[in-house]
Amino acid sequence: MVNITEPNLSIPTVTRRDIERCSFSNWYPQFRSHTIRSKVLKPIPTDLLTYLRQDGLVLPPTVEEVASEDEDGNSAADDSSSGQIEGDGSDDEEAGEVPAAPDLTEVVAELRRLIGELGGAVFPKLNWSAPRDATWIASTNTLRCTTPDEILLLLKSSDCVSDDLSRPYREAAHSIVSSPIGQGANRTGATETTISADTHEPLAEADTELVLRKWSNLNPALEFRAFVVRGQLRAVSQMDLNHYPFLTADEPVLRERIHSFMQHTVIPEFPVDTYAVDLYVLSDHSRVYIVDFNPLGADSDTILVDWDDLIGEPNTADGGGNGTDDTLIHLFPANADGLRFSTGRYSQNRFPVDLNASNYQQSLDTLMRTTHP
Ligand SMILES: Nc1ncnc2c1ncn2[C@@H]1O[C@H](COP(=O)(O)OP(=O)(O)OP(=O)(O)O)[C@@H](O)[C@H]1O
Repeated sequence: MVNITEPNLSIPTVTRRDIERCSFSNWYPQFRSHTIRSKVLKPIPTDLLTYLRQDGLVLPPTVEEVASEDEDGNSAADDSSSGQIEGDGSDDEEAGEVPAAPDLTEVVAELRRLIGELGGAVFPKLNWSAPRDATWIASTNTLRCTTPDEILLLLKSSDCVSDDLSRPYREAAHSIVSSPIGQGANRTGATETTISADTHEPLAEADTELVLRKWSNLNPALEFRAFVVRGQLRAVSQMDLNHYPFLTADEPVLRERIHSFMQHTVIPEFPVDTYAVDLYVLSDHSRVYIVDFNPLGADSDTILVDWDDLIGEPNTADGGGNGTDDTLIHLFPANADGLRFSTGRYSQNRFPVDLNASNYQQSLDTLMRTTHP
Protein backbone atom coordinates (compact mmCIF):
# COMPACT_ATOMS: atom_id res chain seq x y z
CA MET A 1 0.00 0.00 0.00
CA VAL A 2 1.40 3.37 -1.01
CA ASN A 3 1.02 6.12 1.56
CA ILE A 4 0.52 9.65 0.33
CA THR A 5 2.59 12.00 2.40
CA GLU A 6 2.48 14.89 -0.04
CA PRO A 7 -0.73 15.90 -1.75
CA ASN A 8 -0.62 15.04 -5.43
CA LEU A 9 -2.36 17.93 -7.06
CA SER A 10 -2.10 16.94 -10.69
CA ILE A 11 -4.63 14.84 -12.53
CA PRO A 12 -3.14 11.37 -12.99
CA THR A 13 -1.54 10.46 -16.28
CA VAL A 14 -3.07 7.44 -18.00
CA THR A 15 -0.47 5.17 -19.51
CA ARG A 16 -0.92 2.75 -22.34
CA ARG A 17 -0.18 -0.03 -19.87
CA ASP A 18 -3.04 1.14 -17.61
CA ILE A 19 -5.38 0.97 -20.58
CA GLU A 20 -4.17 -2.50 -21.50
CA ARG A 21 -4.68 -3.71 -17.93
CA CYS A 22 -8.30 -2.57 -18.09
CA SER A 23 -8.95 -4.56 -21.26
CA PHE A 24 -11.53 -7.17 -20.31
CA SER A 25 -9.50 -10.34 -20.86
CA ASN A 26 -6.64 -8.94 -18.78
CA TRP A 27 -8.68 -8.69 -15.59
CA TYR A 28 -11.48 -11.21 -16.04
CA PRO A 29 -9.53 -14.42 -15.24
CA GLN A 30 -8.23 -12.91 -12.02
CA PHE A 31 -11.62 -11.67 -10.83
CA ARG A 32 -13.82 -14.35 -12.41
CA SER A 33 -15.52 -15.22 -9.12
CA HIS A 34 -16.30 -11.56 -8.40
CA THR A 35 -17.91 -10.56 -11.65
CA ILE A 36 -20.66 -11.44 -14.15
CA ARG A 37 -20.15 -14.68 -16.07
CA SER A 38 -18.70 -13.96 -19.50
CA LYS A 39 -17.20 -15.47 -22.65
CA VAL A 40 -14.39 -13.90 -24.65
CA LEU A 41 -13.66 -14.32 -28.36
CA LYS A 42 -10.00 -13.28 -28.74
CA PRO A 43 -8.91 -12.36 -31.30
CA ILE A 44 -12.13 -11.34 -32.96
CA PRO A 45 -12.53 -13.63 -36.01
CA THR A 46 -11.09 -11.93 -39.10
CA ASP A 47 -14.39 -11.85 -41.01
CA LEU A 48 -16.16 -10.21 -38.09
CA LEU A 49 -13.34 -7.71 -37.64
CA THR A 50 -13.47 -6.84 -41.33
CA TYR A 51 -17.21 -6.38 -41.03
CA LEU A 52 -16.89 -4.10 -37.99
CA ARG A 53 -14.19 -2.02 -39.65
CA GLN A 54 -16.12 -1.67 -42.90
CA ASP A 55 -17.87 1.60 -43.61
CA GLY A 56 -21.64 1.56 -43.68
CA LEU A 57 -24.30 -0.25 -41.74
CA VAL A 58 -25.37 -3.40 -43.46
CA LEU A 59 -26.39 -6.73 -41.97
CA PRO A 60 -24.95 -9.67 -43.88
CA PRO A 61 -27.78 -11.78 -45.40
CA THR A 62 -26.44 -14.85 -43.60
CA VAL A 63 -27.18 -13.29 -40.25
CA GLU A 64 -30.83 -12.57 -40.84
CA GLU A 65 -31.36 -15.90 -42.56
CA VAL A 66 -29.90 -17.85 -39.68
CA ALA A 67 -31.69 -15.72 -37.09
CA SER A 68 -35.02 -16.19 -38.84
CA GLU A 69 -34.51 -19.92 -39.08
CA ASP A 70 -33.61 -20.00 -35.46
CA GLU A 71 -36.75 -18.28 -34.30
CA ASP A 72 -39.40 -19.40 -36.76
CA GLY A 73 -38.05 -22.46 -38.49
CA ASN A 74 -38.44 -20.57 -41.77
CA SER A 75 -35.76 -19.11 -43.99
CA ALA A 76 -35.28 -15.39 -44.33
CA ALA A 77 -36.36 -15.65 -47.97
CA ASP A 78 -39.93 -16.29 -46.76
CA ASP A 79 -39.83 -13.39 -44.37
CA SER A 80 -40.93 -10.15 -45.94
CA SER A 81 -39.35 -8.17 -43.09
CA SER A 82 -35.86 -9.55 -43.67
CA GLY A 83 -33.34 -7.20 -45.20
CA GLN A 84 -35.17 -4.13 -43.98
CA ILE A 85 -32.17 -2.90 -42.07
CA GLU A 86 -30.27 -2.80 -45.31
CA GLY A 87 -32.55 -0.08 -46.54
CA ASP A 88 -33.40 -0.66 -50.15
CA GLY A 89 -32.24 -4.25 -50.50
CA SER A 90 -29.78 -5.78 -52.93
CA ASP A 91 -31.77 -5.62 -56.18
CA ASP A 92 -32.55 -1.97 -56.39
CA GLU A 93 -30.62 0.75 -58.08
CA GLU A 94 -28.58 1.70 -55.00
CA ALA A 95 -27.37 -1.78 -54.16
CA GLY A 96 -24.02 -1.40 -55.89
CA GLU A 97 -23.03 1.38 -53.49
CA VAL A 98 -23.41 -0.70 -50.34
CA PRO A 99 -20.19 -2.52 -49.41
CA ALA A 100 -20.50 -6.28 -49.57
CA ALA A 101 -20.51 -7.80 -46.09
CA PRO A 102 -18.18 -10.72 -45.42
CA ASP A 103 -19.62 -14.17 -44.90
CA LEU A 104 -20.34 -14.41 -41.19
CA THR A 105 -21.90 -17.86 -41.18
CA GLU A 106 -19.31 -19.31 -38.82
CA VAL A 107 -19.26 -16.25 -36.58
CA VAL A 108 -23.02 -16.31 -36.29
CA ALA A 109 -22.98 -19.99 -35.34
CA GLU A 110 -20.34 -19.29 -32.68
CA LEU A 111 -22.26 -16.33 -31.29
CA ARG A 112 -25.41 -18.38 -31.10
CA ARG A 113 -23.54 -21.12 -29.24
CA LEU A 114 -22.14 -18.63 -26.74
CA ILE A 115 -25.50 -16.96 -26.21
CA GLY A 116 -26.89 -20.41 -25.38
CA GLU A 117 -24.07 -21.13 -22.94
CA LEU A 118 -24.77 -17.84 -21.18
CA GLY A 119 -28.43 -18.61 -20.65
CA GLY A 120 -30.00 -17.10 -23.77
CA ALA A 121 -29.42 -13.36 -23.25
CA VAL A 122 -26.13 -11.46 -23.32
CA PHE A 123 -24.58 -8.01 -22.96
CA PRO A 124 -21.95 -7.47 -25.72
CA LYS A 125 -18.82 -5.32 -25.56
CA LEU A 126 -15.32 -5.11 -26.98
CA ASN A 127 -12.07 -4.85 -24.98
CA TRP A 128 -13.21 -1.74 -23.12
CA SER A 129 -16.51 -0.45 -24.42
CA ALA A 130 -20.06 -1.58 -24.75
CA PRO A 131 -22.16 -0.13 -27.60
CA ARG A 132 -24.05 2.05 -25.12
CA ASP A 133 -24.33 4.85 -27.66
CA ALA A 134 -26.27 2.56 -30.02
CA THR A 135 -29.13 1.32 -27.84
CA TRP A 136 -31.49 3.54 -29.81
CA ILE A 137 -31.19 1.17 -32.76
CA ALA A 138 -32.18 -1.93 -30.78
CA SER A 139 -35.86 -2.80 -30.77
CA THR A 140 -35.67 -3.23 -26.97
CA ASN A 141 -33.76 0.05 -26.53
CA THR A 142 -31.27 -1.88 -24.36
CA LEU A 143 -28.08 -3.87 -24.88
CA ARG A 144 -29.87 -7.13 -24.12
CA CYS A 145 -29.22 -9.48 -27.05
CA THR A 146 -30.77 -12.87 -27.65
CA THR A 147 -29.68 -13.36 -31.28
CA PRO A 148 -26.42 -12.89 -33.20
CA ASP A 149 -27.95 -10.24 -35.46
CA GLU A 150 -28.86 -8.09 -32.45
CA ILE A 151 -25.22 -8.24 -31.33
CA LEU A 152 -23.91 -7.39 -34.79
CA LEU A 153 -26.31 -4.51 -35.28
CA LEU A 154 -25.35 -2.92 -31.95
CA LEU A 155 -21.61 -3.35 -32.45
CA LYS A 156 -21.78 -2.04 -35.99
CA SER A 157 -23.80 1.03 -34.97
CA SER A 158 -21.60 2.15 -32.11
CA ASP A 159 -18.93 4.84 -32.12
CA CYS A 160 -17.71 3.58 -28.74
CA VAL A 161 -17.01 0.19 -30.29
CA SER A 162 -15.36 1.65 -33.35
CA ASP A 163 -13.16 3.83 -31.07
CA ASP A 164 -11.99 0.68 -29.25
CA LEU A 165 -10.78 -0.66 -32.60
CA SER A 166 -9.43 2.47 -34.18
CA ARG A 167 -8.08 4.63 -31.30
CA PRO A 168 -7.81 2.47 -28.20
CA TYR A 169 -4.99 4.46 -26.61
CA ARG A 170 -6.46 7.92 -27.16
CA GLU A 171 -6.71 8.65 -23.43
CA ALA A 172 -3.04 7.86 -22.88
CA ALA A 173 -2.04 10.09 -25.74
CA HIS A 174 -4.22 12.90 -24.41
CA SER A 175 -2.59 12.63 -21.01
CA ILE A 176 0.88 12.65 -22.46
CA VAL A 177 0.13 15.80 -24.42
CA SER A 178 -0.90 17.55 -21.22
CA SER A 179 2.19 16.33 -19.36
CA PRO A 180 5.63 17.85 -19.57
CA ILE A 181 7.34 16.42 -22.61
CA GLY A 182 9.41 13.42 -21.64
CA GLN A 183 7.26 12.35 -18.68
CA GLY A 184 4.72 10.41 -20.68
CA ALA A 185 4.68 6.64 -20.74
CA ASN A 186 7.71 5.22 -22.53
CA ARG A 187 8.58 8.52 -24.14
CA THR A 188 11.55 10.76 -23.93
CA GLY A 189 11.87 14.03 -25.74
CA ALA A 190 8.69 13.37 -27.66
CA THR A 191 7.13 16.15 -29.67
CA GLU A 192 3.42 16.84 -29.84
CA THR A 193 3.39 15.60 -33.42
CA THR A 194 4.83 12.24 -32.40
CA ILE A 195 2.40 11.96 -29.52
CA SER A 196 -0.71 12.80 -31.46
CA ALA A 197 0.13 10.00 -33.90
CA ASP A 198 -0.61 7.63 -31.01
CA THR A 199 -4.26 8.66 -30.97
CA HIS A 200 -4.66 7.09 -34.39
CA GLU A 201 -2.95 3.84 -33.61
CA PRO A 202 -5.50 1.08 -34.18
CA LEU A 203 -5.81 -1.98 -31.99
CA ALA A 204 -3.63 -4.80 -33.31
CA GLU A 205 -5.77 -7.62 -34.69
CA ALA A 206 -4.33 -10.11 -32.19
CA ASP A 207 -5.43 -7.90 -29.29
CA THR A 208 -9.05 -7.47 -30.32
CA GLU A 209 -11.69 -9.16 -28.22
CA LEU A 210 -15.44 -9.56 -28.30
CA VAL A 211 -16.93 -10.13 -24.88
CA LEU A 212 -20.36 -11.58 -24.22
CA ARG A 213 -21.55 -11.21 -20.65
CA LYS A 214 -24.54 -13.01 -19.23
CA TRP A 215 -27.40 -10.54 -19.21
CA SER A 216 -28.15 -9.40 -15.67
CA ASN A 217 -31.03 -7.18 -14.64
CA LEU A 218 -28.98 -4.66 -12.73
CA ASN A 219 -30.73 -2.07 -10.60
CA PRO A 220 -29.05 1.21 -11.64
CA ALA A 221 -29.42 2.55 -8.09
CA LEU A 222 -26.99 -0.09 -6.84
CA GLU A 223 -24.15 0.65 -9.25
CA PHE A 224 -21.19 2.58 -7.85
CA ARG A 225 -17.86 3.78 -9.20
CA ALA A 226 -14.90 3.51 -6.81
CA PHE A 227 -11.83 5.65 -7.42
CA VAL A 228 -8.38 4.42 -6.51
CA VAL A 229 -5.52 6.90 -6.71
CA ARG A 230 -1.96 5.75 -6.03
CA GLY A 231 -3.22 2.58 -4.42
CA GLN A 232 -5.72 4.30 -2.13
CA LEU A 233 -9.48 4.30 -2.26
CA ARG A 234 -10.24 8.00 -2.48
CA ALA A 235 -13.97 8.17 -3.27
CA VAL A 236 -17.06 6.25 -4.25
CA SER A 237 -19.86 7.67 -6.38
CA GLN A 238 -23.35 6.52 -7.19
CA MET A 239 -23.39 5.93 -10.96
CA ASP A 240 -26.97 6.62 -11.93
CA LEU A 241 -27.83 10.31 -11.96
CA ASN A 242 -31.11 10.00 -10.16
CA HIS A 243 -32.02 10.45 -6.51
CA TYR A 244 -33.00 7.27 -4.70
CA PRO A 245 -34.18 8.02 -1.15
CA PHE A 246 -33.42 4.48 0.10
CA LEU A 247 -29.73 4.96 -0.67
CA THR A 248 -29.45 7.62 2.00
CA ALA A 249 -30.67 5.18 4.63
CA ASP A 250 -28.53 2.33 3.28
CA GLU A 251 -25.37 4.41 2.80
CA PRO A 252 -23.52 3.19 5.94
CA VAL A 253 -23.90 -0.48 5.08
CA LEU A 254 -23.17 0.08 1.39
CA ARG A 255 -20.07 2.05 2.31
CA GLU A 256 -18.86 -0.70 4.63
CA ARG A 257 -19.41 -3.40 1.97
CA ILE A 258 -17.73 -1.43 -0.79
CA HIS A 259 -14.76 -0.36 1.34
CA SER A 260 -14.22 -3.90 2.58
CA PHE A 261 -14.43 -5.35 -0.94
CA MET A 262 -12.01 -2.75 -2.28
CA GLN A 263 -9.49 -3.19 0.55
CA HIS A 264 -9.51 -6.99 0.59
CA THR A 265 -10.32 -8.07 -2.93
CA VAL A 266 -9.62 -5.36 -5.48
CA ILE A 267 -6.78 -3.09 -4.37
CA PRO A 268 -4.32 -5.83 -3.33
CA GLU A 269 -4.92 -7.73 -6.59
CA PHE A 270 -5.44 -5.28 -9.43
CA PRO A 271 -2.01 -4.39 -10.85
CA VAL A 272 -2.69 -0.71 -11.56
CA ASP A 273 -1.99 2.20 -9.26
CA THR A 274 -4.72 4.58 -10.30
CA TYR A 275 -8.08 3.55 -11.78
CA ALA A 276 -11.85 3.57 -11.44
CA VAL A 277 -13.78 0.37 -10.91
CA ASP A 278 -17.52 0.01 -11.42
CA LEU A 279 -19.22 -2.11 -8.79
CA TYR A 280 -22.64 -3.62 -8.24
CA VAL A 281 -24.02 -4.35 -4.79
CA LEU A 282 -26.77 -6.96 -4.43
CA SER A 283 -29.97 -5.51 -3.01
CA ASP A 284 -29.59 -7.51 0.22
CA HIS A 285 -26.02 -6.12 0.46
CA SER A 286 -24.66 -9.66 0.68
CA ARG A 287 -22.18 -9.32 -2.19
CA VAL A 288 -20.30 -6.80 -4.25
CA TYR A 289 -19.51 -7.55 -7.90
CA ILE A 290 -17.05 -5.95 -10.30
CA VAL A 291 -18.70 -4.68 -13.48
CA ASP A 292 -15.74 -3.03 -15.19
CA PHE A 293 -12.30 -1.48 -14.68
CA ASN A 294 -11.46 1.88 -16.28
CA PRO A 295 -8.27 3.92 -16.45
CA LEU A 296 -8.54 7.15 -14.44
CA GLY A 297 -7.33 10.36 -16.02
CA ALA A 298 -8.37 13.70 -17.43
CA ASP A 299 -10.91 12.16 -19.81
CA SER A 300 -12.58 10.01 -17.15
CA ASP A 301 -16.11 10.51 -15.94
CA THR A 302 -15.77 11.11 -12.20
CA ILE A 303 -19.58 11.37 -11.95
CA LEU A 304 -20.44 13.05 -8.61
CA VAL A 305 -16.85 13.37 -7.38
CA ASP A 306 -14.64 16.44 -7.84
CA TRP A 307 -11.04 15.96 -8.89
CA ASP A 308 -10.07 17.79 -5.68
CA ASP A 309 -11.50 14.90 -3.70
CA LEU A 310 -9.42 12.46 -5.71
CA ILE A 311 -6.09 14.23 -5.88
CA GLY A 312 -6.19 16.72 -3.04
CA GLU A 313 -4.83 16.01 0.40
CA PRO A 314 -6.93 13.35 2.14
CA ASN A 315 -8.95 15.03 4.90
CA THR A 316 -8.81 12.07 7.25
CA ALA A 317 -7.00 11.56 10.51
CA ASP A 318 -4.84 8.75 9.18
CA GLY A 319 -4.26 10.63 5.96
CA GLY A 320 -5.03 7.53 3.99
CA GLY A 321 -8.71 7.48 3.23
CA ASN A 322 -8.66 3.77 3.86
CA GLY A 323 -11.03 3.31 6.76
CA THR A 324 -14.62 2.19 6.38
CA ASP A 325 -16.10 5.34 7.83
CA ASP A 326 -14.06 8.18 6.41
CA THR A 327 -15.19 8.31 2.77
CA LEU A 328 -18.92 8.81 2.33
CA ILE A 329 -20.47 7.57 -0.86
CA HIS A 330 -21.30 10.51 -3.09
CA LEU A 331 -25.04 10.21 -3.64
CA PHE A 332 -27.23 12.13 -6.05
CA PRO A 333 -29.03 14.67 -3.87
CA ALA A 334 -32.74 15.27 -3.71
CA ASN A 335 -33.93 18.61 -5.00
CA ALA A 336 -36.25 20.90 -3.08
CA ASP A 337 -39.19 18.61 -3.84
CA GLY A 338 -37.35 15.68 -2.38
CA LEU A 339 -37.17 13.88 -5.70
CA ARG A 340 -35.18 14.56 -8.80
CA PHE A 341 -34.73 12.83 -12.08
CA SER A 342 -32.01 13.68 -14.51
CA THR A 343 -31.19 12.62 -18.01
CA GLY A 344 -29.25 9.39 -18.03
CA ARG A 345 -25.72 8.89 -19.27
CA TYR A 346 -25.65 8.50 -23.06
CA SER A 347 -29.13 10.01 -23.30
CA GLN A 348 -27.76 12.14 -26.13
CA ASN A 349 -27.32 8.93 -28.09
CA ARG A 350 -30.89 7.80 -27.82
CA PHE A 351 -33.44 7.81 -30.64
CA PRO A 352 -32.36 10.42 -33.19
CA VAL A 353 -34.92 13.07 -34.01
CA ASP A 354 -34.81 11.93 -37.65
CA LEU A 355 -36.49 8.70 -36.60
CA ASN A 356 -40.18 8.56 -35.91
CA ALA A 357 -40.83 6.22 -32.99
CA SER A 358 -44.37 5.51 -34.09
CA ASN A 359 -43.14 3.95 -37.32
CA TYR A 360 -39.71 2.72 -36.34
CA GLN A 361 -38.78 0.41 -39.22
CA GLN A 362 -39.97 2.71 -41.97
CA SER A 363 -38.11 5.57 -40.33
CA LEU A 364 -35.00 3.44 -40.01
CA ASP A 365 -35.17 2.61 -43.70
CA THR A 366 -35.41 6.32 -44.45
CA LEU A 367 -32.40 7.01 -42.25
CA MET A 368 -30.43 4.28 -44.01
CA ARG A 369 -31.18 5.78 -47.39
CA THR A 370 -30.04 9.13 -46.07
CA THR A 371 -26.82 7.82 -44.60
CA HIS A 372 -26.10 5.53 -47.58
CA PRO A 373 -27.31 7.51 -50.57
N1 LIG B 1 -23.98 -8.30 -18.02
C1 LIG B 1 -24.72 -7.18 -17.97
N2 LIG B 1 -26.06 -7.25 -18.03
C2 LIG B 1 -26.81 -6.13 -18.02
N3 LIG B 1 -26.31 -4.88 -17.94
C3 LIG B 1 -24.98 -4.76 -17.86
C4 LIG B 1 -24.11 -5.89 -17.88
N4 LIG B 1 -22.83 -5.46 -17.80
C5 LIG B 1 -22.90 -4.13 -17.73
N5 LIG B 1 -24.17 -3.69 -17.76
C6 LIG B 1 -24.65 -2.29 -17.69
O1 LIG B 1 -23.98 -1.55 -18.69
C7 LIG B 1 -23.23 -0.49 -18.12
C8 LIG B 1 -21.96 -0.30 -18.89
O2 LIG B 1 -21.19 -1.48 -18.83
P1 LIG B 1 -19.62 -1.41 -19.03
O3 LIG B 1 -19.02 -0.55 -17.96
O4 LIG B 1 -19.13 -2.80 -19.16
O5 LIG B 1 -19.53 -0.67 -20.43
P2 LIG B 1 -18.59 0.54 -20.80
O6 LIG B 1 -18.76 0.79 -22.25
O7 LIG B 1 -17.22 0.27 -20.31
O8 LIG B 1 -19.23 1.74 -19.99
P3 LIG B 1 -18.46 2.99 -19.39
O9 LIG B 1 -17.74 3.62 -20.52
O10 LIG B 1 -19.57 3.84 -18.84
O11 LIG B 1 -17.56 2.43 -18.32
C9 LIG B 1 -23.02 -0.91 -16.67
O12 LIG B 1 -22.82 0.21 -15.85
C10 LIG B 1 -24.29 -1.65 -16.36
O13 LIG B 1 -25.32 -0.73 -16.05
